[in-house]
Amino acid sequence: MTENSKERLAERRGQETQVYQPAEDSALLAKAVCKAVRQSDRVHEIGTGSGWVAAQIAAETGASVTASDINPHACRAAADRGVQSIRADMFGPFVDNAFDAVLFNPPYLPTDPDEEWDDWMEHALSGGPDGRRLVVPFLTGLSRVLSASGSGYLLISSLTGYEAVESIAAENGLTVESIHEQSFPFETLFVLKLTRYS
Ligand SMILES: C[S@@+](CC[C@H](N)C(=O)[O-])C[C@H]1O[C@@H](n2cnc3c(N)ncnc32)[C@H](O)[C@@H]1O
Repeated sequence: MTENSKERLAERRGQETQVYQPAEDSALLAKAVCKAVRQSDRVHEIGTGSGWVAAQIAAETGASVTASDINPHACRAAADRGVQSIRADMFGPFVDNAFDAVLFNPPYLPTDPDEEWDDWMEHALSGGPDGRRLVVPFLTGLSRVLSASGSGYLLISSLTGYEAVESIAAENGLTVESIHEQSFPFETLFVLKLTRYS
């Protein structure tokens, strides 16, 4: 991990130990998905954290938005915001073709095993050594839970490896289109739209 990545990790972590609070990545994802979603869509956010993104999308689009997270404190925080939430590991409990849109702002910071912390913020921030610890299961499981015309929305960083993500998506029958991006001093953030090959 570079010095910049370490600084970024510490800055993101702040004093918070339980629930990831909305940051620039959350805002970018919310903005992009609000433009893409229709009122009639069944929308689900994986890894909802505070529930802020899900609540924004519900308020701005009028769509039905549900959420899940592996962290029970996050599920409580999202529920307190009025977002219907369940505790789940990725797509585990969801039936096939359940959603028209699925979004995820995954833990993506590349992190050496000896830099990780054993708490809920580690689940929120650490993407493992290559940053793709949760990106891979998202890309692998997405098609099953999407409706025929559905789309996935995945936030990634230049630190996550854009080309590697594209190639894992292609292996799973998904096309990738970057629908929003923003550059920061240490990274560029992208919101990817993922759709099945027709
Ligand atoms: C970077 S935070 C994003 C939080 C929120 N969506 C946002 O944008 O502000 C990543 C979230 O993914 C959750 N997460 C990590 N591993 C997960 C898993 N296996 N299944 C579901 N959620 C997971 C974390 O608990 C955390 O809340």
